[in-house]
Amino acid sequence: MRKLSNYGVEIAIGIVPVLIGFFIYIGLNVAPILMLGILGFALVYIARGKGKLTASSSTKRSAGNKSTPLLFEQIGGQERAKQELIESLDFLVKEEQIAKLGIRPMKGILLSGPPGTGKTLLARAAAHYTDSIYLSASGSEFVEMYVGVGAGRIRDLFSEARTKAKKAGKKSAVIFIDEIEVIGGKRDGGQHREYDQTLNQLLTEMDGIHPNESPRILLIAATNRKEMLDAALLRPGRFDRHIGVDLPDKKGRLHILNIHADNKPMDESVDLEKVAAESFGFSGAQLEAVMNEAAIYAMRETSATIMERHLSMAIDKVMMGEKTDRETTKEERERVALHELGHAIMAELTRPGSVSQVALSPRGQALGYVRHNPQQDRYLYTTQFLNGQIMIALGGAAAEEMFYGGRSTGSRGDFEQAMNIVKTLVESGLTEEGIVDSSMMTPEAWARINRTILDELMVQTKTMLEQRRDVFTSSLKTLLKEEMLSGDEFRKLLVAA
Ligand SMILES: Nc1ncnc2c1ncn2[C@@H]1O[C@H](COP(=O)(O)OP(=O)(O)OP(=O)(O)O)[C@@H](O)[C@H]1O
Ligand SMILES: [Zn+2]
Repeated sequence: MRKLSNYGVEIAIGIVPVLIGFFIYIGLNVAPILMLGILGFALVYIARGKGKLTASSSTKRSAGNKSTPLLFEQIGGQERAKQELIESLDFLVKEEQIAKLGIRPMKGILLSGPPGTGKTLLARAAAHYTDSIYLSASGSEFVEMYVGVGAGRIRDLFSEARTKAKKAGKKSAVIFIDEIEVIGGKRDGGQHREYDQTLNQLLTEMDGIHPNESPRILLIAATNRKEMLDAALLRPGRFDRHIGVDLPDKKGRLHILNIHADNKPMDESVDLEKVAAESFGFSGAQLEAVMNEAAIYAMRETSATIMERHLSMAIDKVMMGEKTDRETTKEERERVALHELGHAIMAELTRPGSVSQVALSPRGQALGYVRHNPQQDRYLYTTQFLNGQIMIALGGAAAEEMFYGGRSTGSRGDFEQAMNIVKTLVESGLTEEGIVDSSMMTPEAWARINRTILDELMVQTKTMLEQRRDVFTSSLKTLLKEEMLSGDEFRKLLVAA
């Protein structure tokens, strides 16, 4: 372990496995007695029915390093989100002015954005910035089999915040609720009664927050499914500040990489800017994982410093999963090779120069993959670009149809990806239907629109691939033998055919 930490690898000792081991041991030795005990306990539990439970049910609070103070400077990128959050918090501090102007005080801040983008970090920094105590919980902790328990836990959470802040002599408390959509999802006519009670309790607590009470409560919630939230939560006077927390752009990624490189022996030759360019689309959590994996690769090679190749292996691993040595048959390998070549050819045809590698080695869930050169960060997508992306995704299945007359389960992820792009097209009003309210669309309507668009692009994809049959034949041989084609090698074969 000391060796690991020299490389800056973070080590956590799992209390859970230790406990499990302990219980298995006990269970085997005193199983009969234990069974009786559990039975008795269960009877008492059932007899008490709903109502407040004891210590075991109290909401778990994050502990350990999660509760150490965190500064906004320690969060990479997210400049706009940080600024908006600080503005809101400053607002909180200027009590007098707010009272004078008769401004309705703010109660809740909603952070929304993809997983791992630093929403929790922002909430912790907010607590530190306002010199508040910090309590955190996750929406899923409030979901219980017994009616009323979730609501009780919400009540406990708020009263715990008040008592803890008083005890610590703080003027305010930040309550952070992650995955708020679990309790705050849209209410759909009595189906989820238990969730309803929990949500109602949360709304009641929010309505009970007063600007001049002491300690002051500030509620921060996070979600990556904002569209799922019940309107009651988003109403003025509830979560009325919405801050979007997006995936970091290149500058943000570099900042995050630098933060996580701080405690690691980086080789002088390493250019983190290049890593930032190659990790397009990565979240902060994934970038943190890249740095950690790179350190592990360095240790495996007993290298004193983390080198560029360790980082590039780490990017591959985080992007596509660990290399596996799954047994594959010759037929399977050939099929996968043709499938990947289908993707690669379409990629080169729609975005020349974009393929950086075609590989035939099992990795994570995939048996092969095409690696693309880093793209520029983009914020605007044209219809043409998105159609191209769909055709690249369809290229795998199209190739299988060409050579085998049918598809395989290997294209599942591809279709999912293609349908996600269709969704973007529809929501941006880029389809023939023009501007439609996609939130009102029935599953049947989605299926129809997916079929129309994908069928049409599939035909185009197949036509384009048919014209390059020769490329398949010439590349297949090398790919099966070498298991790898570099982007340049592949382009040579493409031009030659
Ligand atoms: N902007 C960032 N700067 C530095 N590190 C980051 C950043 N974003 C994420 N991380 C790293 O990823 C980890 C997870 O981030 P965090 O828990 O804040 O994400 P989240 O948005 O709350 O995710 P989720 O929605 O999954 O709860 C952090 O502990 C940190 O190591
Ligand atoms: Zn595929």
